[in-house]
Amino acid sequence: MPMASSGKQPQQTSKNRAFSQSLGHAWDGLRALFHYERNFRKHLAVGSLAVIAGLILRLTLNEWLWLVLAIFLVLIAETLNTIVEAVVDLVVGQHYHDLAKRAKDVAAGGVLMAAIFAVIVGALVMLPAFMRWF
Ligand SMILES: Nc1ncnc2c1ncn2[C@@H]1O[C@H](COP(=O)(O)OP(=O)(O)OP(=O)(O)O)[C@@H](O)[C@H]1O
Repeated sequence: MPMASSGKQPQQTSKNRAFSQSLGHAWDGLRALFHYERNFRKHLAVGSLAVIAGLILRLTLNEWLWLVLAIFLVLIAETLNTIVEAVVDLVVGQHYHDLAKRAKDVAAGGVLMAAIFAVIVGALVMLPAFMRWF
C-alpha cells in the first residue's frame, strides 16, 4: 500500500545537522507508521492489551522482559515491512514485478514470524501468571 507524503513539511534532502533534527524525523516516522499503517495500529493495540494483562497478573521482571521483547519485535518487523512496501512502490509503482512480489511477501513473512514468536511468548508468560492467581 503506497504511503502518501504530507507535502506540508520543508523538502529536506540534506543530512541532519543536529541530534534534535534527527529525533524530529524519527518522530515523524513513528507518526507516519501510526497514521498510515492499519496493521501497525492493530499490533500496537494487541501489545497494549498484553501490557494491561501483565499489570493485572503482576508479571515478574523476567516475564516482563520476554513480553516487551515480543511486543517490540512485532512492531519493528511491521516497521521493516512498511519500509519494504514504500521502497518497492517507489521503484516499480503500479507495475507487476516478480521481485517486487518476493520482496513484499518476504517482508510480510518476517512480520508473521515475529507474530508467532509473540503468541508463543504470550502463552508461556501469561498462562503460568494466570495459574498463580489460584
Ligand atoms: N508491484 C507489485 N508486483 C508484484 N506483486 C505485488 C506488487 N505490489 C504488491 N504485490 C503483491 O500484493 C501483496 C499486497 O501488496 P500491498 O502493497 O497492498 O501490501 P499490503 O496489503 O498493503 O500489505 P500490508 O497489509 O502489510 O500493509 C504483496 O504481498 C505482493 O504479494
